[in-house]
Amino acid sequence: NDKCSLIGRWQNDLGSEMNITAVNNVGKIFGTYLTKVTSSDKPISESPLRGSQQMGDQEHPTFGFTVTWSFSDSTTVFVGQCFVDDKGKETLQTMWLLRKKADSSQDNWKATLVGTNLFTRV
Ligand SMILES: CC(=O)N1C(=O)N[C@@H]2[C@H](CCCCC(=O)O)SC[C@@H]21
Repeated sequence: NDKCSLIGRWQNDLGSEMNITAVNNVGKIFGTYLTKVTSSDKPISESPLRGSQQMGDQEHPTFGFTVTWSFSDSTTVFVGQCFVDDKGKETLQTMWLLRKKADSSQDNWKATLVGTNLFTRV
């Protein structure tokens, strides 16, 4: 049974890098995220990520985590699952919601972006 551990360094097609430093015995995820892209005009810096994964099925666990961006007032949540292909290559198939800070509730309608993203090990 090929386990799919989230621990380690991952990258996506945008060039963003994620480093999952720990998953504790109850599935809490700890790490950092260095995005390669941003819609804010501030300089990009490493940001903390926190979340949890299912600990039942260790083979292809589902997970979710939040990145609280350290350089902008926005937040992104990721949800997804870890898969291993027949060659043992691990991938994280995810969807994300980026909530940008709206100046007023009138701007609320345009404040959430959604996307899909694939991570592979660095
Ligand atoms: C995985 C993926 O698609 N993304 C990624 O790696 N970086 C961008 C966004 C970065 C937001 C930075 C903070 C801001 O711009 O306010 S989160 C979704 C997207």
